[in-house]
Amino acid sequence: MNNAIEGSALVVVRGGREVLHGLDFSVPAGEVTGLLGPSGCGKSTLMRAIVGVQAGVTGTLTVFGEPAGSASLRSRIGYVTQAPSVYDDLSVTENLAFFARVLGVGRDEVDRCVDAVDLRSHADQVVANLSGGQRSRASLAVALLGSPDLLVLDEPTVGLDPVLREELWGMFHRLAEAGAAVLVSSHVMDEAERCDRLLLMRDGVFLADGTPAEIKEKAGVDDVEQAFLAIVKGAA
Ligand SMILES: Nc1ncnc2c1ncn2[C@@H]1O[C@H](COP(=O)(O)OP(=O)(O)OP(=O)(O)O)[C@@H](O)[C@H]1O
Repeated sequence: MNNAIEGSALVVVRGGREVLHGLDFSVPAGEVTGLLGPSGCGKSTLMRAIVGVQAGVTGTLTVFGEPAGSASLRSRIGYVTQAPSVYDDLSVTENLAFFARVLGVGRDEVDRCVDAVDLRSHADQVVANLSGGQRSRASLAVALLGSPDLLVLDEPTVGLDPVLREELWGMFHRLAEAGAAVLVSSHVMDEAERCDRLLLMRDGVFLADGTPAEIKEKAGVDDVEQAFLAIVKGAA
């Protein structure tokens, strides 16, 4: 399998405390990988390490064979944090045009990304006047500029209605089918079934790694939330 991300013995210390405890894992290209686990387990910290903005990282972490954070990776990674990362006083189109210039991608990308997140009817509205979900989608559109090879999306569907969530998951799969590696975090286990592969995390370690079907079968249950609970109990 063609891995986009490989980590081994990955440790992260934040504020003097070890929050990721020696992770060994990989994230393949061409699939949607779900990073699932309860609030505070370390999902955002791992994503920050992958995109190269986290201090206190030891062990090995490579993205497309380069050390995470390498300058050569910048244009290949789209990253969406939990906080919207667009300017409130610019319209959706103006935000995208600005980031397109920063990234050096063509103006035609602006229209493509506005359409990809279904914000065409709000394209000329300033971001301050958008709903929370629309603002999240504007941030997502920025991450899609230039069709990155790796998308790292930190809880991208929080606060979105079911129809939009469905549409966004459809888009994640289309991007993966086109060859991108898509890493999506969530603390909501009902998103698990939408992923090709799962990394289940708790307290800075991985409890399980595999397809939703494999994880359920191994735990002997028929939903991922039950599997998570069974694995936690088994490990206790
Ligand atoms: N700036 C910081 N300094 C010290 N510790 C931090 C810092 N940010 C987060 N932590 C700690 O690191 C651990 C992992 O946090 P992280 O944000 O990665 O979790 P998460 O799984 O993404 O949670 P959520 O789903 O709530 O976003 C938590 O115990 C948190 O308290």
